[in-house]
Amino acid sequence: MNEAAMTLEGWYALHDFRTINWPAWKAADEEVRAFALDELNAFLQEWDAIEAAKQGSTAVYTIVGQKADFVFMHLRETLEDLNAIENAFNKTTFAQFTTKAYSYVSIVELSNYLAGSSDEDPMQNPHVIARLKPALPKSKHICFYPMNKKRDLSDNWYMLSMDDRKSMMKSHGMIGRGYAGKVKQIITGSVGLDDWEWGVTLFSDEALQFKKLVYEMRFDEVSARFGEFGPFYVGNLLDQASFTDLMKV
Ligand code: VOV
Repeated sequence: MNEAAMTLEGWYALHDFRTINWPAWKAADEEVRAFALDELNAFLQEWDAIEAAKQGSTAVYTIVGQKADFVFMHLRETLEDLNAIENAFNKTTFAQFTTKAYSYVSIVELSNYLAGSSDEDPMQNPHVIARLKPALPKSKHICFYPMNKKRDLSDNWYMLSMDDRKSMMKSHGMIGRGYAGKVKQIITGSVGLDDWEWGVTLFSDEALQFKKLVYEMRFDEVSARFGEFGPFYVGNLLDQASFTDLMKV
């Protein structure tokens, strides 16, 4: 019997990781660099305006370590919107000084594991809509990683009964609740969209809380038995001023 959890979907998500070509940037004429930064700032302003109009949301962070130098995380209504943003950005002079490091395509997802029984249409509930189409937090730090739930013969998440999955997700949710006010999670589903099953994006003003939360969850059955994890990306908030500062040669 098909016991797929019911999912609700909101905005599509694109995590666009880039590396800065520092030798090319430093070798460029000052006017070219100034023009490129103006273009970047124009995009940042445009994305702010889209967020203010509640038509999407964008978060911009540096990435610490060598996997990338920064990430644009965009949430938009359609895949076409996301495609248009990346193509418009790729055509800028600023983008000529970056290389693509990694990307992830997914969609904001909520499941019904912990939902109570009610006849209400969740898509009419403003709290649900606010979670499906969120303004991304502008916390000091971001942590992103993709993950799967195991499909091994002995440990296959997709062959468990709904009741078993519900009880494990309850325990997962309880651990998460212990981080209320410290870590905000945005879970994006990516089955059929990208190489892993979910993108996990965490936001916090204290980077250490990422370690505390992820470590604690490792002892919880749903992560301990079924979690498979991709690469972790962690970084610091960027705005127009700090991005301009970062690009100073
Ligand atoms: C800030 C902490 C936090 C909190 C409060 C929280 C709560 C919840 C709830 C209540 C629910 C279920 C209902 C829904 O909302 O969909 C989920 C769902 C999910 N989670 Fe979660 N999660 C957190 C945090 C959190 C983390 C850190 C991870 C990564 C796991 C780890 O080991 O590294 C994670 C993963 C997920 C996933 C992949 C799903 C979807 C699973 C599926 O099979 O569908 N999550 N999560």
